[in-house]
Amino acid sequence: MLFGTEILTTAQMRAIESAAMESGEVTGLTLMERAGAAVAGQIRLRWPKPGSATILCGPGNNGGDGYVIARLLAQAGWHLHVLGVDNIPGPDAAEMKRRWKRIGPIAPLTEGELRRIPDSDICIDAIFGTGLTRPPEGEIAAVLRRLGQMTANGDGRPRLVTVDCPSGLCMDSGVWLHSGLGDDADPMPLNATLTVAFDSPKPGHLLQRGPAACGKLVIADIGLRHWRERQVDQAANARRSPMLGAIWPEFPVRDSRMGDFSTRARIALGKGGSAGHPAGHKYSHGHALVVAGPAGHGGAARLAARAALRGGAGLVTLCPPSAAMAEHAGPPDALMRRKLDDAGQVRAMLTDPRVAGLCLGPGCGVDRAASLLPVVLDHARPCVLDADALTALAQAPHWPEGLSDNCVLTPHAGEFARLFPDLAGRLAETPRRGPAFSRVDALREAARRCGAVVLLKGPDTVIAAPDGQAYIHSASDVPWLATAGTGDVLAGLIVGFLARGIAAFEAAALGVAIHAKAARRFGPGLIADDLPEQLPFLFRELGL
Ligand SMILES: NC(=O)C1=CN([C@@H]2O[C@H](COP(=O)(O)OP(=O)(O)OC[C@H]3O[C@@H](n4cnc5c(N)ncnc54)[C@H](O)[C@@H]3O)[C@@H](O)[C@H]2O)[C@@H](O)CC1
Ligand SMILES: Nc1ncnc2c1ncn2[C@@H]1O[C@H](COP(=O)(O)OP(=O)(O)O)[C@@H](O)[C@H]1O
Ligand SMILES: [K+]
Repeated sequence: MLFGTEILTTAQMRAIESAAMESGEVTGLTLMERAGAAVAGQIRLRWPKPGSATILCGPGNNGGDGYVIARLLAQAGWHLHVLGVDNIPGPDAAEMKRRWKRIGPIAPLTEGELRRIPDSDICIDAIFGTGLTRPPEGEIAAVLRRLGQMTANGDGRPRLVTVDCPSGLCMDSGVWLHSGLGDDADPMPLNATLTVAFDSPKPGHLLQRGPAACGKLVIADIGLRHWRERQVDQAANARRSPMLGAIWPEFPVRDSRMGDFSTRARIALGKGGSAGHPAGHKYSHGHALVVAGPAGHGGAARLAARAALRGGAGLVTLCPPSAAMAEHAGPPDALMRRKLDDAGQVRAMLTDPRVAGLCLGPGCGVDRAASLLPVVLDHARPCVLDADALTALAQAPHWPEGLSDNCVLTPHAGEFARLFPDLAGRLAETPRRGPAFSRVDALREAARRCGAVVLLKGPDTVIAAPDGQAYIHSASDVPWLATAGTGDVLAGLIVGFLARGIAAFEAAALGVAIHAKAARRFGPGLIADDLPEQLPFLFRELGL
């Protein structure tokens, strides 16, 4: 596997916690104490001077964590208002509630109470965690709406800290669960400054509304690694497969199945005959073809070709139709040009075994893409199908048949809806209960159906392989990546990696990670042309 850290669904997380507790080596109470201590520790790290905090404790174990946080912050000199539900929770949360009651009072968790108490420096949301299965209703829904209003200005006072996750967010999909009872009853999105989650990120932290709701995400170790990895080793354990990883280079490496970003990238690029291979020559570093389109539309393919070159393909040939050759006369001189007017010429080019990757789609025109597509798919050469090739693919008579697993489809949401209208339709439904259908569910199904790697672009890019392995990459910190042509650069970068011999799933993942890193490195003001130019610096920084 590539880099990053493993993402666990809420069911997997519960299974690991249960396995840990059943082993007798750790109790639920100990885990809860560690969870609460992790949150209190992060709060004290960020706000070293004791201030005032309002802690909202829900009916389950998330609420239990809240009572631990209350006790620890009180001991550290914080001034607290603790609001809780009048219920008898599970034994661990009940014990933590008792321990808090010896220190201070619990006011009712109502909207009225929240309005009555004075504003604090921070609000701590310990209402629902991974146990949320249905939309918040009634008084708790009203409390959450009030909390959303109070903290709508993420940088203002009070700051919102969420325990494990923002309450009301489905942690398997990153969407807010809606009661369907109308605007008044539906949740007001929370806008946290800090979320401290336990053991592993969940899909909801990284998908859809998750990143905006969570704010800064910290993953706290509560001593479950041993059980997580033990379950990984039990290959027969279906709950643990297939792998779902986070492409998040900033995460520390904690998983036996994952390596750190630059080591894994180095291995992947090394395997592919990178420039680091002193014995290699240009053909052993791969020859990539990038098909261009009609006159006046050449920019997209040129961006892709440039990215493939900078990404380290040994040779890149841009293939426009004869009538468009003239517009591709400029730099880079390293780029080769060869006219390509019909499917027969593609067939001839693909008889050359040194052609190790092909990019079809950017600026190509749907008709041209449709005419070339059958030959490209026939040859089953590693390829990236993007933009117009995806529109052509959706209209092809045998779709979704005919692809192989060395092919990467790179749709944005609109193209995805053309290819998989039913899956896009399910994603667009208002989620009424958890776990809601997620982008990961959709992508796994899409990849399974068509037998290729599918990469759905967006601030939360999801990549899935036909065997169900998937990655989530969050680019919510680089919104300036959403500018014309960056998708063409991504397609080119991936084809460059394919040409270097990297397998499709890893090439796609590496492409997405490096693409976003390049945007992060450049900063706001970025245009697509800037991305390939960042690559040499980035590769050097990463030691690639
Ligand atoms: N299980 C464990 O060992 C640990 C759990 N921890 C905490 O426990 C959390 C999970 O706890 P739980 O499984 O108790 O679940 P939660 O505390 O997330 O809340 C679910 C509780 O609320 C009820 N509920 C769900 N949806 C509701 C709704 N819409 N309206 C009203 N009630 C609703 C459920 O029946 C359950 O009682 C984690 O997020 C984490 O914060 C941590 O203490 C670490 C250890
Ligand atoms: N809000 C966003 N934040 C960060 N990255 C984004 C955002 N929206 C889109 N992206 C990324 O920007 C790129 C846009 O690609 P695409 O939609 O194909 O645009 P184009 O066709 O103009 O190249 C993709 O890599 C996508 O993941
Ligand atoms: K919470």
